[in-house]
Amino acid sequence: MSTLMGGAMSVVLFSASRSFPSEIGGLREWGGALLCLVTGAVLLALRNGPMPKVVSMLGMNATLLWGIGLTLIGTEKFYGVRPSWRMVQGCWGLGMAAIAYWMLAEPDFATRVAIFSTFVCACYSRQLWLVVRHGERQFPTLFFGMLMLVQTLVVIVRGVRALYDGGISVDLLRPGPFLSVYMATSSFMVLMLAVGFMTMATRRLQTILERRSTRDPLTQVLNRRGFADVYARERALMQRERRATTLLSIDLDHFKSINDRYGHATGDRVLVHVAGVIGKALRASDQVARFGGEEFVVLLPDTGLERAGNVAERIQEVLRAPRKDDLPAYTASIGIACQLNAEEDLDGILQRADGALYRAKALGRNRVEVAEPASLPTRVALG
Ligand SMILES: Nc1nc2c(ncn2[C@@H]2O[C@H](COP(=O)(O)OP(=O)(O)OP(=O)(O)O)[C@@H](O)[C@H]2O)c(=O)[nH]1
Repeated sequence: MSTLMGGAMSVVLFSASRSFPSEIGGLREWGGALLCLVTGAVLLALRNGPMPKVVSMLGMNATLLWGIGLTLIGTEKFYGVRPSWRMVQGCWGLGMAAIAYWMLAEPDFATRVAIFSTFVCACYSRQLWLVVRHGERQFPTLFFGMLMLVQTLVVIVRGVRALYDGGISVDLLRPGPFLSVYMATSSFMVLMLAVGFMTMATRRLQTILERRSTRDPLTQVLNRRGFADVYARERALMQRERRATTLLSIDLDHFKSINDRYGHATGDRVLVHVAGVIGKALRASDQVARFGGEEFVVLLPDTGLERAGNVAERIQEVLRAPRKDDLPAYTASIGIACQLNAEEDLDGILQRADGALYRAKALGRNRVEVAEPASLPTRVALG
């Protein structure tokens, strides 16, 4: 039953591979892997059926090994690692040739199990390594990593037992306690693998969608919505810790003429450049956002006017300095507003920062202006 559900999940993965964003790689391979694992299980079930046993057993080994190889390729693609197709194809070919030899020419079940287990162990342990190296600290990754660990241990035990007792205790065609446990975990594992693949993919999808809804696609800094979330968290901290927060409103000067003279594509590159310059002038806890057009807003938590002024000057210095790239020269005007009271909201502080910015524009551009404090009771001192 769980094998069949694993098969159904392969259809889900195939359709997800068509509809999910292309940043989520490996879904097709995972879907193919499940299909192969299910086919392998069906061939095992049909070993006493109409097909010659040797055909069904060779077919079962071929599809299971290929399916397990595909899980590895899928996981590599999922983590953006170059897929090791050649290695998997080569090992699969060699493994199948060896299994066929020890099945047809010199029948030796224990050796066949050892070969099978080595291939599976290599594929799953590599995936475990990928999860440890690249996996995010989230439940789906932990779940998938545990699956890989359990699978690796199960095949190691099976391979070692096969070599120890000549394969008697692990023969899939001979009923026994180990066989029951092995068959149960294997078919359950197909379903668990399907669940693992799907939860990893949907968690990645959630991260991408969250990122898309809170980031500006051109510069990759926060957009207005992302900034509002960050500001709300900062405002809560302000309320608790009574600390100052400062906002910079940054607007490029005569940006329209850059677009008109050099083209929209160059204008876009200028915007990306500005976002980089601003980002480099900030600490890790500071946040930058693009509010559309050529306007950027910076949140400087736990910062008074003095440091904010230094940050603004540093940004302007870098923008003014002669550059080695091919971008046109440009400058920016900056308005600064310091918030000392959590009762002021985002609209309030933005309005004051924008007011200072317009004054900087009116006074000739390429300068920094500071907004008057909000007309609300002051609770903390400037730092
Ligand atoms: N390349 C590019 N241009 C944009 C983008 N968004 C808005 N713009 C352009 O930004 C320009 C903004 O022009 P204005 O609002 O007149 O501002 P300005 O020319 O910088 O003048 P001042 O702000 O008064 O110094 C317009 O030409 C918009 O088309 C964008 O994503 N990419």
